[in-house]
Amino acid sequence: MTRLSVNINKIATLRNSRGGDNPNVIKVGLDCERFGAQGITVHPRPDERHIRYQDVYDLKEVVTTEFNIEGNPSERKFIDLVLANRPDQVTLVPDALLAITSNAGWDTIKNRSELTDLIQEFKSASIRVSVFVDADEDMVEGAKICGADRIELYTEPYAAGYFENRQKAVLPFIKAAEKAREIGLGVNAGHDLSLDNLRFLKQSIPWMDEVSIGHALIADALYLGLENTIQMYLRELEL
Ligand SMILES: CC(=O)[C@@H](O)[C@H](O)COP(=O)(O)O
Ligand SMILES: NCC(=O)COP(=O)(O)O
Repeated sequence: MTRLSVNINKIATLRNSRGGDNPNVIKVGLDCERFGAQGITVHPRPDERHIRYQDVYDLKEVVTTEFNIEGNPSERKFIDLVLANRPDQVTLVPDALLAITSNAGWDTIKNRSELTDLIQEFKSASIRVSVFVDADEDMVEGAKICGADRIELYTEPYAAGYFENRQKAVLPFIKAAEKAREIGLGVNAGHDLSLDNLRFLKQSIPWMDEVSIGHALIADALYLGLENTIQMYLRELEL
């Protein structure tokens, strides 16, 4: 079974644009769960332009499905936030400060020493650790050497190549996911997944543990409604 974790960053972006509390991030998170989401993902950034640190504390109190906190552990305040909240999973993402969104996976070979220490620290607190990587078998092996439990495949290149040649676009992802399975790593995937490209990814890598989806799902919900949209994404994950 591949779980659907809904990334609610975009709800926070909308709320922050007016400075009030509409839409309410906590209510939307709970509604996502009520509508069938099997997890909630948040990706706080140091400038708190989307999810705020306080949102993470508030969500931790109420989320009953899998809680996944993503982010760059380069700042101690992110590490402390995760340790204070003890989510089910932390996903380490090497996002640059000024980047609009995440745009690459880790070089798990160059950053081996730093990642190994961090992963150890999170695992000592019983938090599962997933490492965001490009679809590159060497990076997958590197994640294993660092002690990760899972990888999250950065699927933007798959999504970008999907309409031109989906077989070609998915091939490196199948190879990376096969490598992960062979060496005992769980497989998550995320970034730019949508109702267009999700089913084919699932058919190509049926052993995926989890997909985290935000941007397209929230955009679809504007037209289709949140409950209906979540149900539609869940159906794409059924083989
Ligand atoms: C790791 C990843 O690909 C997502 O977390 C992405 O960064 C979504 O975050 P935003 O919606 O804030 O861009
Ligand atoms: N880890 C990926 C994620 O949480 C959502 O990415 P996107 O669907 O907003 O591109």
